[in-house]
Amino acid sequence: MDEETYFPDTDLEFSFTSTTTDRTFPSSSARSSLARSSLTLSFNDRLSCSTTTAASTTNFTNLHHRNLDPRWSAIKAATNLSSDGKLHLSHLKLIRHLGTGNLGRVFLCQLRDCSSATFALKVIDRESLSNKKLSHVQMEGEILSMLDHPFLPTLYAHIEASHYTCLLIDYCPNGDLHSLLRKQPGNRFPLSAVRFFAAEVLVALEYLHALGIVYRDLKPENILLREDGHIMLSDFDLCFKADVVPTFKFLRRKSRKSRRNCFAGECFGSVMDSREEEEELVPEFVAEPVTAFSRSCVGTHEYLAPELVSGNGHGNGVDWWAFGIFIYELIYGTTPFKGGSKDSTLRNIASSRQVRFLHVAEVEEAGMAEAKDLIEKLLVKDPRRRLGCTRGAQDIKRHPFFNGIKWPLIRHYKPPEVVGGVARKRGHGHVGHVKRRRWFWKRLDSLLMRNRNKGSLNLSSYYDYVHNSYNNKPRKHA
Ligand SMILES: Nc1ncnc2c1ncn2[C@@H]1O[C@H](COP(=O)(O)OP(=O)(O)OP(=O)(O)O)[C@@H](O)[C@H]1O
Repeated sequence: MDEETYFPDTDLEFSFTSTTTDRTFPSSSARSSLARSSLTLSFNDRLSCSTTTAASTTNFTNLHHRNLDPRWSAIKAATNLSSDGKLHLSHLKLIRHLGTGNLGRVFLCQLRDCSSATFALKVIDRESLSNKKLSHVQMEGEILSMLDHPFLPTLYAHIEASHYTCLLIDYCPNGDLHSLLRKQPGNRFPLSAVRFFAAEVLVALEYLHALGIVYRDLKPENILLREDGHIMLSDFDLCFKADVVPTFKFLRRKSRKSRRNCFAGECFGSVMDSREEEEELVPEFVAEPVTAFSRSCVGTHEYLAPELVSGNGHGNGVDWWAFGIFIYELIYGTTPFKGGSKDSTLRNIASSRQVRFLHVAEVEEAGMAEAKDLIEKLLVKDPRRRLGCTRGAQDIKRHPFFNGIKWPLIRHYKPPEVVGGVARKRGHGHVGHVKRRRWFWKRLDSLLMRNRNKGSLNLSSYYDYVHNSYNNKPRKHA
Protein backbone atom coordinates (compact mmCIF):
# COMPACT_ATOMS: atom_id res chain seq x y z
CA MET A 1 0.00 0.00 0.00
CA ASP A 2 1.21 3.51 -0.71
CA GLU A 3 2.63 5.29 2.37
CA GLU A 4 0.54 8.34 1.62
CA THR A 5 -2.62 6.28 1.76
CA TYR A 6 -2.10 4.35 4.94
CA PHE A 7 -0.16 6.86 6.96
CA PRO A 8 -3.17 8.60 8.57
CA ASP A 9 -4.42 5.25 9.84
CA THR A 10 -1.37 4.51 11.90
CA ASP A 11 -0.97 5.15 15.60
CA LEU A 12 1.28 8.00 14.66
CA GLU A 13 -1.51 10.29 13.71
CA PHE A 14 -3.38 8.94 16.67
CA SER A 15 -0.67 10.19 18.98
CA PHE A 16 -0.23 13.51 17.21
CA THR A 17 -3.69 14.25 18.50
CA SER A 18 -2.96 13.10 22.01
CA THR A 19 -2.63 15.75 24.68
CA THR A 20 -0.93 13.46 27.16
CA THR A 21 2.76 13.38 27.88
CA ASP A 22 4.21 11.28 30.58
CA ARG A 23 4.97 13.99 33.11
CA THR A 24 6.89 11.51 35.19
CA PHE A 25 9.33 10.99 32.34
CA PRO A 26 12.33 12.94 33.46
CA SER A 27 13.62 14.28 30.20
CA SER A 28 10.39 15.54 28.72
CA SER A 29 9.05 17.33 31.73
CA ALA A 30 12.21 18.74 33.19
CA ARG A 31 13.60 19.70 29.84
CA SER A 32 10.54 21.59 28.79
CA SER A 33 10.99 24.09 31.58
CA LEU A 34 14.75 24.15 31.99
CA ALA A 35 16.48 23.02 28.84
CA ARG A 36 18.82 25.62 27.42
CA SER A 37 18.46 26.20 23.79
CA SER A 38 21.07 26.13 21.08
CA LEU A 39 21.86 29.12 18.98
CA THR A 40 21.84 29.07 15.18
CA LEU A 41 22.83 32.24 13.42
CA SER A 42 23.94 31.02 10.06
CA PHE A 43 24.58 27.77 8.38
CA ASN A 44 27.20 27.89 5.74
CA ASP A 45 29.26 24.87 6.63
CA ARG A 46 30.75 22.54 4.12
CA LEU A 47 28.05 19.93 4.02
CA SER A 48 28.72 16.62 2.46
CA CYS A 49 25.14 15.38 2.76
CA SER A 50 23.69 12.89 0.38
CA THR A 51 20.11 13.57 -0.58
CA THR A 52 17.50 11.27 0.88
CA THR A 53 15.70 9.76 -2.04
CA ALA A 54 14.31 6.46 -0.82
CA ALA A 55 10.71 6.47 0.20
CA SER A 56 11.55 4.24 3.10
CA THR A 57 14.91 2.81 3.90
CA THR A 58 15.97 0.48 6.64
CA ASN A 59 19.45 0.82 7.97
CA PHE A 60 20.71 -2.73 8.31
CA THR A 61 24.23 -3.82 8.64
CA ASN A 62 25.58 -7.05 9.93
CA LEU A 63 28.67 -5.22 11.09
CA HIS A 64 26.95 -2.98 13.60
CA HIS A 65 28.12 -3.49 17.20
CA ARG A 66 24.52 -4.03 18.26
CA ASN A 67 24.03 -6.70 15.64
CA LEU A 68 23.13 -9.24 18.30
CA ASP A 69 20.73 -6.88 20.05
CA PRO A 70 17.22 -8.42 20.07
CA ARG A 71 15.86 -5.17 18.64
CA TRP A 72 17.74 -5.77 15.40
CA SER A 73 16.34 -9.28 15.19
CA ALA A 74 12.83 -7.96 15.84
CA ILE A 75 13.21 -5.39 13.07
CA LYS A 76 14.61 -8.00 10.72
CA ALA A 77 11.66 -10.27 11.48
CA ALA A 78 9.21 -7.43 10.78
CA THR A 79 10.86 -6.49 7.51
CA ASN A 80 11.10 -10.11 6.38
CA LEU A 81 7.32 -10.22 6.52
CA SER A 82 6.98 -6.88 4.75
CA SER A 83 6.08 -7.14 1.05
CA ASP A 84 8.91 -4.81 0.01
CA GLY A 85 11.38 -5.92 2.69
CA LYS A 86 11.31 -2.49 4.36
CA LEU A 87 10.15 -1.18 7.67
CA HIS A 88 7.08 1.04 7.52
CA LEU A 89 5.29 3.18 10.05
CA SER A 90 2.54 0.58 10.13
CA HIS A 91 5.00 -1.79 11.80
CA LEU A 92 5.26 0.58 14.74
CA LYS A 93 2.92 1.25 17.59
CA LEU A 94 3.31 4.56 19.40
CA ILE A 95 3.24 4.37 23.17
CA ARG A 96 3.63 7.96 24.27
CA HIS A 97 5.05 11.34 23.41
CA LEU A 98 8.50 11.85 24.94
CA GLY A 99 9.29 15.40 24.01
CA THR A 100 9.31 18.08 21.37
CA GLY A 101 12.51 19.52 19.96
CA ASN A 102 13.50 22.16 17.52
CA LEU A 103 12.87 19.94 14.53
CA GLY A 104 10.13 17.57 15.55
CA ARG A 105 8.51 15.37 18.11
CA VAL A 106 9.89 12.24 19.69
CA PHE A 107 7.69 9.27 20.59
CA LEU A 108 8.27 6.09 22.51
CA CYS A 109 7.22 3.23 20.25
CA GLN A 110 7.44 -0.50 19.87
CA LEU A 111 7.17 -2.97 17.06
CA ARG A 112 3.59 -4.17 16.70
CA ASP A 113 4.70 -7.79 16.63
CA CYS A 114 7.25 -7.53 19.41
CA SER A 115 6.25 -5.41 22.37
CA SER A 116 9.62 -5.87 24.08
CA ALA A 117 11.42 -4.04 21.27
CA THR A 118 11.09 -0.39 22.25
CA PHE A 119 12.55 2.55 20.38
CA ALA A 120 12.40 6.31 20.20
CA LEU A 121 10.89 7.63 16.98
CA LYS A 122 11.79 11.16 15.99
CA VAL A 123 9.08 12.47 13.67
CA ILE A 124 9.87 15.54 11.62
CA ASP A 125 7.22 17.25 9.56
CA ARG A 126 9.31 18.59 6.69
CA GLU A 127 6.51 20.81 5.44
CA SER A 128 6.60 22.85 8.62
CA LEU A 129 10.33 23.59 8.44
CA SER A 130 12.37 26.36 6.88
CA ASN A 131 15.17 25.47 4.46
CA LYS A 132 17.73 26.04 7.18
CA LYS A 133 16.00 23.58 9.50
CA LEU A 134 15.62 21.13 6.64
CA SER A 135 19.39 21.17 6.22
CA HIS A 136 19.66 20.38 9.94
CA VAL A 137 17.32 17.40 9.47
CA GLN A 138 19.43 16.19 6.59
CA MET A 139 22.56 16.57 8.68
CA GLU A 140 21.06 14.70 11.62
CA GLY A 141 19.94 11.82 9.37
CA GLU A 142 23.31 11.65 7.70
CA ILE A 143 25.27 11.68 10.95
CA LEU A 144 23.01 9.10 12.61
CA SER A 145 23.46 6.74 9.69
CA MET A 146 27.25 6.88 10.21
CA LEU A 147 27.28 6.00 13.90
CA ASP A 148 28.17 2.66 15.42
CA HIS A 149 29.21 3.25 19.01
CA PRO A 150 27.83 2.25 22.43
CA PHE A 151 27.55 5.88 23.60
CA LEU A 152 25.86 7.12 20.46
CA PRO A 153 22.41 6.33 19.04
CA THR A 154 21.87 3.47 16.66
CA LEU A 155 19.70 4.39 13.70
CA TYR A 156 17.52 1.32 13.25
CA ALA A 157 15.47 2.78 10.43
CA HIS A 158 15.06 5.98 8.47
CA ILE A 159 11.52 6.16 7.14
CA GLU A 160 10.31 8.78 4.70
CA ALA A 161 6.53 8.79 4.69
CA SER A 162 4.59 11.53 2.94
CA HIS A 163 6.06 14.80 4.29
CA TYR A 164 7.36 13.14 7.44
CA THR A 165 10.91 12.03 8.08
CA CYS A 166 11.03 9.46 10.85
CA LEU A 167 14.20 8.30 12.56
CA LEU A 168 14.03 5.17 14.66
CA ILE A 169 16.72 5.20 17.34
CA ASP A 170 17.49 3.77 20.81
CA TYR A 171 15.10 4.74 23.55
CA CYS A 172 16.72 6.11 26.71
CA PRO A 173 14.35 5.61 29.64
CA ASN A 174 16.40 7.43 32.27
CA GLY A 175 16.03 10.97 31.01
CA ASP A 176 18.88 13.38 30.41
CA LEU A 177 21.88 14.46 32.44
CA HIS A 178 20.60 17.99 32.96
CA SER A 179 17.45 16.75 34.69
CA LEU A 180 19.53 14.33 36.73
CA LEU A 181 21.92 17.10 37.76
CA ARG A 182 19.00 19.19 38.98
CA LYS A 183 17.99 16.32 41.28
CA GLN A 184 21.35 16.21 43.05
CA PRO A 185 21.98 17.94 46.37
CA GLY A 186 23.21 21.45 45.50
CA ASN A 187 22.77 20.57 41.80
CA ARG A 188 26.21 18.96 41.90
CA PHE A 189 27.42 15.48 41.15
CA PRO A 190 30.05 13.81 43.31
CA LEU A 191 33.44 13.86 41.61
CA SER A 192 33.36 10.10 40.95
CA ALA A 193 30.12 10.55 38.97
CA VAL A 194 31.59 13.55 37.10
CA ARG A 195 34.59 11.43 36.14
CA PHE A 196 32.36 8.64 34.86
CA PHE A 197 30.07 10.86 32.75
CA ALA A 198 32.97 12.98 31.49
CA ALA A 199 34.95 9.89 30.48
CA GLU A 200 32.04 8.47 28.49
CA VAL A 201 31.37 11.80 26.78
CA LEU A 202 35.06 12.08 25.96
CA VAL A 203 35.05 8.69 24.27
CA ALA A 204 31.91 9.58 22.30
CA LEU A 205 33.46 12.89 21.15
CA GLU A 206 36.67 11.12 20.22
CA TYR A 207 34.68 8.76 18.00
CA LEU A 208 32.76 11.62 16.36
CA HIS A 209 35.97 13.53 15.72
CA ALA A 210 37.57 10.47 14.18
CA LEU A 211 34.68 10.50 11.69
CA GLY A 212 35.33 14.18 11.01
CA ILE A 213 32.22 15.26 12.91
CA VAL A 214 32.42 18.34 15.12
CA TYR A 215 29.47 18.05 17.50
CA ARG A 216 28.99 21.69 18.56
CA ASP A 217 26.10 21.17 20.95
CA LEU A 218 27.56 19.51 24.01
CA LYS A 219 25.49 20.22 27.14
CA PRO A 220 23.96 17.99 29.81
CA GLU A 221 20.53 18.27 28.14
CA ASN A 222 21.86 16.41 25.10
CA ILE A 223 23.22 13.52 27.09
CA LEU A 224 20.53 10.91 27.54
CA LEU A 225 20.82 7.99 29.91
CA ARG A 226 20.29 4.50 28.63
CA GLU A 227 18.50 1.82 30.56
CA ASP A 228 21.83 0.54 31.93
CA GLY A 229 22.86 4.03 33.13
CA HIS A 230 25.48 4.58 30.41
CA ILE A 231 25.25 7.70 28.31
CA MET A 232 23.96 8.32 24.82
CA LEU A 233 24.82 11.60 23.13
CA SER A 234 21.83 12.92 21.18
CA ASP A 235 20.96 15.77 18.81
CA PHE A 236 23.21 15.92 15.80
CA ASP A 237 21.49 18.66 13.86
CA LEU A 238 24.13 21.29 14.65
CA CYS A 239 27.12 19.12 13.74
CA PHE A 240 29.42 19.87 10.90
CA LYS A 241 31.47 17.44 8.94
CA ALA A 242 35.02 17.85 7.80
CA ASP A 243 37.56 15.61 6.20
CA VAL A 244 39.81 13.87 8.64
CA VAL A 245 43.28 13.05 7.50
CA PRO A 246 44.66 10.60 10.05
CA THR A 247 48.28 11.37 10.76
CA PHE A 248 51.16 10.23 12.89
CA LYS A 249 52.33 12.94 15.23
CA PHE A 250 55.40 12.75 17.36
CA LEU A 251 54.85 13.29 21.06
CA ARG A 252 57.57 14.10 23.56
CA ARG A 253 57.23 11.64 26.39
CA LYS A 254 59.38 11.13 29.46
CA SER A 255 60.64 7.59 29.80
CA ARG A 256 62.92 5.82 32.26
CA LYS A 257 65.82 4.13 30.59
CA SER A 258 67.86 1.54 32.37
CA ARG A 259 71.53 1.29 31.60
CA ARG A 260 73.78 -1.55 32.59
CA ASN A 261 77.40 -0.96 33.24
CA CYS A 262 79.60 -3.33 31.33
CA PHE A 263 83.23 -4.02 31.87
CA ALA A 264 85.51 -5.05 29.08
CA GLY A 265 82.64 -6.15 26.91
CA GLU A 266 81.34 -8.41 29.64
CA CYS A 267 78.06 -7.78 31.33
CA PHE A 268 77.49 -8.98 34.87
CA GLY A 269 74.12 -9.50 36.34
CA SER A 270 75.17 -7.92 39.58
CA VAL A 271 76.50 -4.68 38.16
CA MET A 272 74.88 -1.42 39.13
CA ASP A 273 71.67 -0.48 37.33
CA SER A 274 71.46 3.22 36.77
CA ARG A 275 67.99 4.60 35.83
CA GLU A 276 67.59 8.03 34.35
CA GLU A 277 64.73 9.98 32.83
CA GLU A 278 64.95 10.72 29.15
CA GLU A 279 62.64 12.44 26.73
CA GLU A 280 61.79 10.40 23.72
CA LEU A 281 59.70 11.06 20.65
CA VAL A 282 56.82 8.63 20.41
CA PRO A 283 54.76 8.39 17.23
CA GLU A 284 51.04 8.57 17.88
CA PHE A 285 48.09 8.08 15.57
CA VAL A 286 45.83 11.14 15.50
CA ALA A 287 42.46 11.08 13.76
CA GLU A 288 41.09 14.46 14.71
CA PRO A 289 39.56 17.05 12.39
CA VAL A 290 42.22 19.58 13.37
CA THR A 291 41.80 21.52 10.17
CA ALA A 292 38.00 21.58 10.30
CA PHE A 293 36.70 25.07 9.76
CA SER A 294 33.27 26.65 9.97
CA ARG A 295 31.99 30.18 10.50
CA SER A 296 28.47 29.34 11.66
CA CYS A 297 27.64 30.48 15.14
CA VAL A 298 25.75 27.53 16.56
CA GLY A 299 25.43 26.02 19.99
CA THR A 300 24.10 27.00 23.38
CA HIS A 301 25.16 30.38 24.79
CA GLU A 302 26.78 29.19 27.99
CA TYR A 303 28.67 26.53 26.06
CA LEU A 304 29.91 28.62 23.12
CA ALA A 305 33.66 28.77 22.68
CA PRO A 306 35.28 32.24 22.33
CA GLU A 307 36.18 31.60 18.68
CA LEU A 308 32.49 30.80 18.00
CA VAL A 309 31.38 34.00 19.69
CA SER A 310 33.91 36.08 17.75
CA GLY A 311 32.76 34.49 14.49
CA ASN A 312 36.27 34.22 13.10
CA GLY A 313 35.88 30.58 12.28
CA HIS A 314 36.24 27.50 14.40
CA GLY A 315 37.11 23.82 14.30
CA ASN A 316 37.14 20.79 16.57
CA GLY A 317 38.37 22.91 19.50
CA VAL A 318 34.82 24.12 20.19
CA ASP A 319 33.96 20.63 21.44
CA TRP A 320 36.91 20.60 23.84
CA TRP A 321 35.96 24.04 25.17
CA ALA A 322 32.38 22.80 25.68
CA PHE A 323 33.80 19.72 27.37
CA GLY A 324 35.51 22.00 29.92
CA ILE A 325 32.26 23.90 30.54
CA PHE A 326 30.46 20.56 30.86
CA ILE A 327 32.82 19.23 33.55
CA TYR A 328 32.58 22.55 35.39
CA GLU A 329 28.77 22.44 35.33
CA LEU A 330 28.63 18.86 36.61
CA ILE A 331 30.89 19.83 39.51
CA TYR A 332 29.50 23.26 40.39
CA GLY A 333 25.91 23.09 39.10
CA THR A 334 26.38 26.20 36.99
CA THR A 335 28.54 27.29 34.06
CA PRO A 336 31.63 29.47 34.54
CA PHE A 337 30.88 32.41 32.22
CA LYS A 338 27.17 32.71 32.85
CA GLY A 339 26.06 36.34 33.13
CA GLY A 340 22.79 38.03 33.97
CA SER A 341 21.67 37.86 30.36
CA LYS A 342 22.65 35.96 27.23
CA ASP A 343 24.55 39.02 26.01
CA SER A 344 26.58 39.32 29.16
CA THR A 345 27.34 35.58 29.02
CA LEU A 346 28.69 36.05 25.50
CA ARG A 347 30.70 39.10 26.60
CA ASN A 348 32.23 37.10 29.47
CA ILE A 349 33.22 34.34 27.07
CA ALA A 350 34.73 36.73 24.53
CA SER A 351 36.60 38.77 27.17
CA SER A 352 40.03 37.89 28.50
CA ARG A 353 38.46 36.84 31.81
CA GLN A 354 39.77 33.44 32.85
CA VAL A 355 37.71 30.71 34.44
CA ARG A 356 37.09 31.26 38.16
CA PHE A 357 36.21 28.50 40.55
CA LEU A 358 33.47 28.87 43.10
CA HIS A 359 34.28 28.28 46.73
CA VAL A 360 31.82 25.67 47.79
CA ALA A 361 32.85 23.75 50.89
CA GLU A 362 31.27 20.47 49.79
CA VAL A 363 32.99 20.62 46.43
CA GLU A 364 36.50 20.55 47.88
CA GLU A 365 37.10 16.82 47.81
CA ALA A 366 39.98 14.62 46.79
CA GLY A 367 40.65 14.96 43.08
CA MET A 368 39.46 18.58 42.84
CA ALA A 369 42.93 19.91 42.09
CA GLU A 370 43.14 17.63 39.05
CA ALA A 371 39.59 18.55 37.98
CA LYS A 372 40.37 22.27 38.19
CA ASP A 373 43.60 21.81 36.28
CA LEU A 374 41.80 19.94 33.51
CA ILE A 375 39.07 22.58 33.31
CA GLU A 376 41.67 25.35 33.10
CA LYS A 377 43.48 23.55 30.30
CA LEU A 378 40.26 23.04 28.35
CA LEU A 379 38.97 26.57 28.92
CA VAL A 380 41.96 28.23 27.30
CA LYS A 381 40.58 31.03 25.17
CA ASP A 382 43.09 30.58 22.37
CA PRO A 383 42.11 27.32 20.65
CA ARG A 384 45.69 26.77 19.49
CA ARG A 385 46.77 26.36 23.10
CA ARG A 386 43.68 24.45 24.30
CA LEU A 387 44.09 20.86 25.45
CA GLY A 388 42.84 18.45 22.80
CA CYS A 389 43.02 20.86 19.90
CA THR A 390 46.16 19.54 18.27
CA ARG A 391 46.33 15.89 19.20
CA GLY A 392 42.75 15.25 20.15
CA ALA A 393 41.19 13.19 22.89
CA GLN A 394 44.37 11.24 23.65
CA ASP A 395 45.85 14.27 25.40
CA ILE A 396 42.73 14.70 27.51
CA LYS A 397 42.53 11.01 28.40
CA ARG A 398 46.06 11.24 29.75
CA HIS A 399 45.24 14.07 32.12
CA PRO A 400 45.59 13.08 35.82
CA PHE A 401 41.87 13.74 36.38
CA PHE A 402 41.22 10.50 34.48
CA ASN A 403 44.01 8.53 36.16
CA GLY A 404 43.07 4.92 36.73
CA ILE A 405 40.46 4.72 33.98
CA LYS A 406 40.95 1.70 31.78
CA TRP A 407 39.63 3.25 28.60
CA PRO A 408 38.99 0.08 26.59
CA LEU A 409 36.83 -1.24 29.44
CA ILE A 410 34.83 1.90 30.01
CA ARG A 411 31.54 0.57 28.64
CA HIS A 412 31.67 -2.18 31.27
CA TYR A 413 32.10 0.20 34.20
CA LYS A 414 29.26 0.34 36.65
CA PRO A 415 27.43 3.67 36.34
CA PRO A 416 27.52 5.79 39.50
CA GLU A 417 24.69 5.54 41.96
CA VAL A 418 23.34 9.06 42.17
CA VAL A 419 20.05 10.47 43.41
CA GLY A 420 17.28 9.65 40.92
CA GLY A 421 19.76 7.84 38.71
CA VAL A 422 17.97 4.75 37.51
CA ALA A 423 14.31 4.59 36.61
CA ARG A 424 12.23 2.40 38.88
CA LYS A 425 11.05 -0.84 37.34
CA ARG A 426 7.46 -0.55 36.30
CA GLY A 427 5.21 -1.78 39.06
CA HIS A 428 1.48 -2.31 39.04
CA GLY A 429 0.82 1.35 39.71
CA HIS A 430 2.62 2.34 36.56
CA VAL A 431 0.81 -0.20 34.42
CA GLY A 432 -2.49 1.15 35.68
CA HIS A 433 -1.33 4.64 34.78
CA VAL A 434 -0.50 3.55 31.23
CA LYS A 435 -3.79 1.72 30.89
CA ARG A 436 -5.73 4.82 31.89
CA ARG A 437 -3.92 6.81 29.26
CA ARG A 438 -4.52 4.21 26.60
CA TRP A 439 -8.17 4.34 27.33
CA PHE A 440 -8.04 8.09 26.94
CA TRP A 441 -6.26 7.74 23.62
CA LYS A 442 -8.78 5.21 22.49
CA ARG A 443 -11.46 7.76 23.07
CA LEU A 444 -9.47 10.32 21.13
CA ASP A 445 -9.05 7.81 18.37
CA SER A 446 -12.73 7.13 18.06
CA LEU A 447 -13.28 10.87 18.10
CA LEU A 448 -10.83 11.14 15.26
CA MET A 449 -12.49 8.36 13.33
CA ARG A 450 -15.77 10.19 13.65
CA ASN A 451 -14.13 13.42 12.46
CA ARG A 452 -12.48 11.63 9.60
CA ASN A 453 -15.78 10.32 8.45
CA LYS A 454 -17.11 13.87 8.48
CA GLY A 455 -14.24 15.32 6.47
CA SER A 456 -10.53 15.74 6.21
CA LEU A 457 -8.40 16.09 9.31
CA ASN A 458 -6.40 19.13 10.16
CA LEU A 459 -3.30 17.61 11.69
CA SER A 460 -1.54 20.90 12.22
CA SER A 461 -4.25 22.36 14.39
CA TYR A 462 -4.11 19.27 16.58
CA TYR A 463 -0.37 19.58 16.55
CA ASP A 464 -0.50 23.22 17.66
CA TYR A 465 -2.72 22.20 20.52
CA VAL A 466 -0.46 19.34 21.53
CA HIS A 467 2.66 21.44 21.06
CA ASN A 468 1.37 24.29 23.19
CA SER A 469 0.11 22.07 25.93
CA TYR A 470 3.44 20.25 26.19
CA ASN A 471 5.74 23.15 25.84
CA ASN A 472 5.45 25.47 28.76
CA LYS A 473 8.43 27.57 27.69
CA PRO A 474 11.42 25.30 27.23
CA ARG A 475 14.99 26.66 27.49
CA LYS A 476 15.09 26.89 23.74
CA HIS A 477 17.70 27.42 21.09
CA ALA A 478 18.00 31.19 20.76
N1 LIG B 1 16.25 8.51 22.25
C1 LIG B 1 15.47 9.12 23.13
N2 LIG B 1 15.01 8.48 24.22
C2 LIG B 1 14.22 9.11 25.10
N3 LIG B 1 13.82 10.38 24.98
C3 LIG B 1 14.25 11.08 23.94
C4 LIG B 1 15.09 10.49 22.95
N4 LIG B 1 15.37 11.42 22.01
C5 LIG B 1 14.74 12.52 22.40
N5 LIG B 1 14.05 12.34 23.54
C6 LIG B 1 13.23 13.31 24.24
O1 LIG B 1 12.55 14.07 23.27
C7 LIG B 1 12.84 15.45 23.42
C8 LIG B 1 13.01 16.08 22.05
O2 LIG B 1 14.20 15.59 21.49
P1 LIG B 1 14.86 16.21 20.21
O3 LIG B 1 16.10 15.46 19.96
O4 LIG B 1 13.87 16.29 19.11
O5 LIG B 1 15.08 17.68 20.56
P2 LIG B 1 15.95 18.42 21.65
O6 LIG B 1 16.81 17.42 22.35
O7 LIG B 1 15.06 19.25 22.49
O8 LIG B 1 16.93 19.26 20.81
P3 LIG B 1 16.82 20.33 19.70
O9 LIG B 1 15.57 21.08 19.88
O10 LIG B 1 18.02 21.11 20.01
O11 LIG B 1 16.92 19.59 18.40
C9 LIG B 1 14.09 15.52 24.25
O12 LIG B 1 14.00 16.64 25.05
C10 LIG B 1 14.06 14.25 25.06
O13 LIG B 1 13.37 14.50 26.27
